[in-house]
Amino acid sequence: MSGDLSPIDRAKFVAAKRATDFVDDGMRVGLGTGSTAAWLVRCLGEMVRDDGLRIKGVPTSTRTAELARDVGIDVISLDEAKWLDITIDGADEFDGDLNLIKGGGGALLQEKIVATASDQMIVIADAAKEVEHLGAFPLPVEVIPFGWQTTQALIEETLISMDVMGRTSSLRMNGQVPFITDEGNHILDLHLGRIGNARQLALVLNQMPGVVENGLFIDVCDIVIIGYGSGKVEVRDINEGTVSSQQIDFVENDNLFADLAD
Ligand SMILES: O=C[C@H](O)[C@H](O)[C@H](O)COP(=O)(O)O
Repeated sequence: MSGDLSPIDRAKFVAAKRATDFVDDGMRVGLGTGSTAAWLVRCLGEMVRDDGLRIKGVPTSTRTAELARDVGIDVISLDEAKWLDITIDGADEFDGDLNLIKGGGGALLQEKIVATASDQMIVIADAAKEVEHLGAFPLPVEVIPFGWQTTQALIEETLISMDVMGRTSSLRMNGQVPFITDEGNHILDLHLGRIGNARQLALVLNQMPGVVENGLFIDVCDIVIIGYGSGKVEVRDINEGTVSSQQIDFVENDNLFADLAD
């Protein structure tokens, strides 16, 4: 069964599987969104069912909430949890300082709120997500639908004076209609190429009227767990650098792969 998975899915799976080592009984856990975070939710679901793990999960999107309930995780809202022990989520890019671009799936707003309300944030990612400079992945910016074209023009004008290569942006679409986030907003994807000063750009974007949040996560992530198609998985800590490297056995986890195929 595991042999049916692509190398990229194997990499995502091993990162997610390793991240479950950081989840203890009784924890309130922020559950990220996206294909890598979905692996985590499935792995945690298996631990809830088979090992009696008791956790409360706070999902970062309606998609994740549905999946978490499906696999048997006790789902609560952030307001019920108030504060979280840990959040585990995917990312579109991460750099050497563990700063991130997120929001490829449009869930950046809830993801940032949840991650920021956590003692610890762990990113799980395949090795292709690592970059020297953030920005090759288009930077998602969540904007209010009212006057979005004016907001877009303001953003593009501001980018001219910033340390970025590209200055164009596009409205994210869902087929023929604009993509709508869980909060009822639109997403503008900024095609920047390379962001020089990500910290400054994140602040400037959030000061603009019409902008709700941007996909730059600066000083939010504590640990990145990097998965490889070979089954190798590496844990990188913001303070200590690479702290462990190990191999995850695909055969042992065949039941999870079988779930995926169902
Ligand atoms: O809005 C989506 C999230 O930020 C995802 O965590 C991010 O796009 C990574 O997704 P994936 O794990 O599918 O590459």
